[in-house]
Amino acid sequence: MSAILNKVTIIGVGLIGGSFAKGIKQAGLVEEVIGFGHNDANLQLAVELGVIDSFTTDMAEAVDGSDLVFLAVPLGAMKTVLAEMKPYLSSKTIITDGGSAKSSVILSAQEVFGELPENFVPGHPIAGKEKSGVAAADEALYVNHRVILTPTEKTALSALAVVKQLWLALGANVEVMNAQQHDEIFAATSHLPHLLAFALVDMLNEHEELGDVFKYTAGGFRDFTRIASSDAVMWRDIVMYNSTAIAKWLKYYGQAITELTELVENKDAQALYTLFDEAKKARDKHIVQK
Ligand SMILES: NC(=O)C1=CN([C@@H]2O[C@H](COP(=O)(O)OP(=O)(O)OC[C@H]3O[C@@H](n4cnc5c(N)ncnc54)[C@H](O)[C@@H]3O)[C@@H](O)[C@H]2O)C=CC1
Ligand SMILES: O=C(O)C(=O)Cc1ccc(O)cc1
Repeated sequence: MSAILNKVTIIGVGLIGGSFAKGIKQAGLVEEVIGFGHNDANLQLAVELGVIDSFTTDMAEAVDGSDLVFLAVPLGAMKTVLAEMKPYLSSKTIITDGGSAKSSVILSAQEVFGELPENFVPGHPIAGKEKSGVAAADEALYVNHRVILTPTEKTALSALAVVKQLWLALGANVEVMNAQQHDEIFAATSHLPHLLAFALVDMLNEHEELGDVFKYTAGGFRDFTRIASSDAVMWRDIVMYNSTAIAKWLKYYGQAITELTELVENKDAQALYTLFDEAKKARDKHIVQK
């Protein structure tokens, strides 16, 4: 594929930014990928792993002449980096991101720039893993995964088209929706299960009477709790920036647990069977085995 962009800047060269960078570099979509961060050793490793071509800790150098800036920092750092780059950004530079919640990033952009930039294309790849950091970056991370773009009413169609083209070239399936709908859906399908996994591991860990309980876990526990090994900063920030929707779905889940507890205490075999069977049928129908 021939290059469609000259310079792409990655702000936050970890799993998500690193995988995006490596993918677009290997696909030949860009002449030069520069990484920005605060940790020289991490950025040097990114160069050695072929994730980026070069790095800088100077924001002016990072965004100067850049065609596209990809923000891949924890949600709590999005506003800071937007404010840091603002003085050096050209109005032509496309700004996009990979944050797990979208309304908060849009609000940050609005606050930093005064009005939403035309070249701002908020996004979220629905692909990742419990490992963070550039060492886990993988150019194939996004293949056959969905990427949700949540353009604002100000987003230019031309900017949306460029961002879409990059994700498609990385093998992703791109879908467009509004940010509020995005945040509601992913509170239910992603944020809630991560919190449940953290809570389960934490609860068992604190019940000392169970002794060395993790020694006695089987595959089911492993499957259910893999995501409890995810990064604490990232997940703290997701909760901080999508708390309303997450709290709502946690409460629904709490009600479901209360109802289930009653069925268990009452040994209601018929109701338990129906609940398990309906869940199994729904999962078997909708979740394709990999
Ligand atoms: N890990 C996952 O599975 C997924 C994560 N996301 C989102 O992608 C974003 C990045 O997540 P990961 O790549 O997993 O995290 P990561 O921890 O692997 O990478 C984040 C990078 O940002 C850097 N960073 C933090 N604050 C910074 C600042 N103020 N300025 C410059 N660099 C800074 C860190 O040093 C690190 O290199 C988050 O917003 C997360 O919600 C989205 C989809 C999946
Ligand atoms: O590890 C997993 O299976 C995930 O679900 C990764 C993930 C984490 C956060 C996102 O916003 C999207 C994907």
